[in-house]
Amino acid sequence: MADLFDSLRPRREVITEGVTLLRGFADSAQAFVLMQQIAAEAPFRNQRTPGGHVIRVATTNAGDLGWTSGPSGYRYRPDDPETGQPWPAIPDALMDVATRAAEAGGFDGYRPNACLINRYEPGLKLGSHQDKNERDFRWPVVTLSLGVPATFQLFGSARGGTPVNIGLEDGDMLVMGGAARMAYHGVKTLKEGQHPPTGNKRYSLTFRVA
Ligand SMILES: O=C(O)CCC(=O)C(=O)O
Ligand SMILES: [Fe+2]
Repeated sequence: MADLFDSLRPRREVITEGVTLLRGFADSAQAFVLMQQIAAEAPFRNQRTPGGHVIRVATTNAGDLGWTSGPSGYRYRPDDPETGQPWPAIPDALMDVATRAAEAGGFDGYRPNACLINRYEPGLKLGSHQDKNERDFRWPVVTLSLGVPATFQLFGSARGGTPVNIGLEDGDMLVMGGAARMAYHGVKTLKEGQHPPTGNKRYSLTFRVA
């Protein structure tokens, strides 16, 4: 439920150098429909880490390249290993909102070629990590959040320590680039919640130049 202070929170907030939060920037209802179309072609799946552990946050991809994980490591590939088909294209409306978000975060001319989609269920989290499988770190990673709110943790140059906690809600976008491009980050355990279109789940669409 929206609280009294929502109207006092800035819609665009620079969290730290290179990190900009854009509250309610995306049309989340439209993004959810487009995401479901992607998932109809390339279903969510639980990948395994290179060490063989199941990654409980389910994933799929859109774009020329998709992020995959398995015995041979982490890599971007043009085809879905489950189907052998190319990943679905990034829909125009999502490409457009990613480009506009990057611009609002200070990065003009952003044309991501990969969109990793994560699906979180209650009790699932994403441990602290760096996004470092991309080829050009001059471009930011741009995230669109859908559904149940979550706490994004921005650590910095070390995996641990005291993070900056950023609340991400339905339709919020986060731009992470520049000085923060290689910052360690994660997502805290998703709490039980209900968001009518997504039920008890949270989705994140992370756009990358891979
Ligand atoms: O779910 C999020 O907001 C962050 C996802 C993320 O860091 C990743 O997929 O690399
Ligand atoms: Fe990440």
